[in-house]
Amino acid sequence: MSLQLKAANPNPNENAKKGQTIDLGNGSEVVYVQRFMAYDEAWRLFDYLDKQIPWTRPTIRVFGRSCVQPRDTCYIASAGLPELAYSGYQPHPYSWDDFSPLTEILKLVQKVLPGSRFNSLLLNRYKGGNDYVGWHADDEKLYGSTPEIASVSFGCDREFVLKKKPSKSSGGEKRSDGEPESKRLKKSSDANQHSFMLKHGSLLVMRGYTQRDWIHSVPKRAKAETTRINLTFRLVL
Ligand SMILES: O=C(O)CCC(=O)C(=O)O
Ligand SMILES: [Fe+2]
Repeated sequence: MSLQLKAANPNPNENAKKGQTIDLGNGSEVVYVQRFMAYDEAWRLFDYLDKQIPWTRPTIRVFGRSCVQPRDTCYIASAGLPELAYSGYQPHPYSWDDFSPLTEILKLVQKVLPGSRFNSLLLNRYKGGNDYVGWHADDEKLYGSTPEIASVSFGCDREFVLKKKPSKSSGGEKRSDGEPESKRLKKSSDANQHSFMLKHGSLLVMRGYTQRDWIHSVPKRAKAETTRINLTFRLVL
């Protein structure tokens, strides 16, 4: 965890409910609300999602190779939106109307983020620690240049890692003359990587230029034995 994060609010209880904002710099920002949803309510929703969502595990293409996506997925979108495609896969868009609890969750997200709008939802189910999502940015054109993505997590706690993309201009990090290399590396890794343990019932929001300048992943974790379900709300323009 970064120093900024610890310093954001001296009262951890207040942080858990109201959320903490992490300024990633250059117009990128992340907000984490650990207790976004009541614990029991979140378990009720987990059971619903686990049983009622038409999960699939599609074949996708990564670096020209076909492979089975290492997690289950489902896509919900409002009618009439341009179709989403990623890794050579075009998910069938299900309707919000058939899954009313999803609309309830969306309403709660919009209550916490007044002024934000979302019209599509990508669901992921990780059936244990071998399931994961590799490094990527959600920078598809249909989301525009500064997408806001609201991510709600249920079930098993999993680590979510954000890593700065290497800067295009000067072949990497800025020089810091006169400092020992060990210190320099430490400093750059603190600022260029942030990790969050995404808790059951939590909300994580990525906004600004986060998708342009950063990549994120949920790595494999041998110790994560149980299922995690994650919902990412997005706005297709
Ligand atoms: O499961 C998560 O927390 C992240 C999922 C994700 O990055 C995505 O669906 O694009
Ligand atoms: Fe993502």
